[in-house]
Amino acid sequence: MSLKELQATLAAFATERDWDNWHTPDNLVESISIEAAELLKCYQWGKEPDPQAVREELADVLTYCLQMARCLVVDTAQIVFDKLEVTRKKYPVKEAQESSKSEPDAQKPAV
Ligand SMILES: Nc1ccn([C@H]2C[C@H](O)[C@@H](COP(=O)(O)OP(=O)(O)OP(=O)(O)O)O2)c(=O)n1
Repeated sequence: MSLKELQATLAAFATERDWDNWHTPDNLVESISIEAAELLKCYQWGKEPDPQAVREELADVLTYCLQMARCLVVDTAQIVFDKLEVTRKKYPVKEAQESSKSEPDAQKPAV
């Protein structure tokens, strides 16, 4: 399923529940922040996160992000790609590699 198809599916889900009037930019950005806090809670006190809970909270964050992008009528893939171009210039490969040597190894749990 493409990003646009996923956004259309989410829009239909909201429309059939009469939620469209609630899906305003301010409500959606609040919801992104609330769900991000719920995702953070999975890791609270250094506990071992429940992988299913992490997947669900991450899905909630992404869902509200996709809904907000649609609400603002912006092309989701394009804005991410455009920002990546900005970030590429901000962090040239050689400099980023050098600074990364002084940072602790990133842990990448498989969830
Ligand atoms: N007006 C709404 C309400 C919910 N959702 C969708 C987006 C999220 O994917 C999911 C969030 O549902 P909940 O608000 O029930 O949040 P949780 O699943 O985190 O439940 P809880 O807060 O009880 O843990 O529902 C939505 O699109 N629009």
